[in-house]
Amino acid sequence: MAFVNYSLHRLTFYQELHAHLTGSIRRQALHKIWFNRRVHDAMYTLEDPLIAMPEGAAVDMESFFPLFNSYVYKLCNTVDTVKFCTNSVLEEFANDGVIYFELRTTPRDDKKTGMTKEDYVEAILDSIREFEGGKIGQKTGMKTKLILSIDRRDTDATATHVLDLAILYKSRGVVGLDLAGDPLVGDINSFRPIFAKAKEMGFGITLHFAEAELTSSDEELNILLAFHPDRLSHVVYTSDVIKRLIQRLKYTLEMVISGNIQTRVDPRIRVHRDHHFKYWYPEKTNPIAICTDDVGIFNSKLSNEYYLLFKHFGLLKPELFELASGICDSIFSTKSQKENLKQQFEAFREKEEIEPGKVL
Ligand SMILES: CNc1ncnc2c1ncn2[C@@H]1O[C@H](COP(=O)(O)O)[C@@H](O)[C@H]1O
Repeated sequence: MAFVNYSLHRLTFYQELHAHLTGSIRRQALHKIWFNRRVHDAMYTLEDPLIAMPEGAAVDMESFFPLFNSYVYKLCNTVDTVKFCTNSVLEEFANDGVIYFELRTTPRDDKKTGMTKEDYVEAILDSIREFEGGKIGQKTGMKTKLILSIDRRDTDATATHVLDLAILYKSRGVVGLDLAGDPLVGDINSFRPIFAKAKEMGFGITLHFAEAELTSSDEELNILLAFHPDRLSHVVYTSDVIKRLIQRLKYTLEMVISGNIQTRVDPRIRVHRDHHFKYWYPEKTNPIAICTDDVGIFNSKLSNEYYLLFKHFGLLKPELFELASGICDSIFSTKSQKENLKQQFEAFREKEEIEPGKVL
């Protein structure tokens, strides 16, 4: 095994701002649910996730999105399974060194089991509360907030319901609204008033942005920018005009390195070094949040994503530190939470003797 000098790149802690709950569930956790069902029902026909979704199997933008509807949602479709999966995801991120976590998910119901969207969101919020009070939560101190996703294929009524749920559960830790889903699907035009209202209500706005070439014309991207986002994710297909706008408005960019490569989001990105991080990072115009997106599928933890920046882009610890600590003001949580995170990073900087402002 190659020698890896962790002291060159390993930070003690991280902030994860872009992780989809269902995409973050490990196959092993899904397998446990499947096994339990199989034990109680010999006629249970759904295939074992370890076989249906083998680790390392190629997944592209066409095969990625159907995975959820046609498979994972059928396994994770009761309050108990949602809680079990949420807990397993929280454990993994906390154990990886994440101290602040914004988890996102699309509210979902299941007619067969009777789970409502309210049940679903409550199950996740209950799991977060229980996790924070439990052993690993106490030991690691990880704080978790929830972002609700509107799927691009949603009807206006469904999307409005997502906002209603966000408002209903705001006091319990819902901090933002996201636009996600297959970038080739749906008409986003009509969502504008929903995001406008969310903004008015004090929610943070994050949008999947320029993830597919076909839906990344300047016209479409300008519609999305009119939603007044705070953060943009992926940001793959941007013209110079849009890029300059993004730089001027200083949106935080949620960048996904492994996921973009594995889904072959852009034929120009074949290996890590091709990733558009290389264009955005040196300009230092926008805060960049390094994110995992769907660790259950892409199998690359947040600490590993930082390691990849070290390995493929030559970023050393002070630069990685500047990236990780540079997004404290980009979180959707309170001012005091931001201050708390800044203090933790500052303490780390002192302990590690990283010179302030050395890299920027
Ligand atoms: C690869 N890049 C991506 N681009 C866009 N949307 C994505 C995504 N990865 C995941 N999702 C969105 O998250 C849902 C699964 O988690 P939740 O059920 O919401 O927890 C997917 O159905 C998709 O809508």
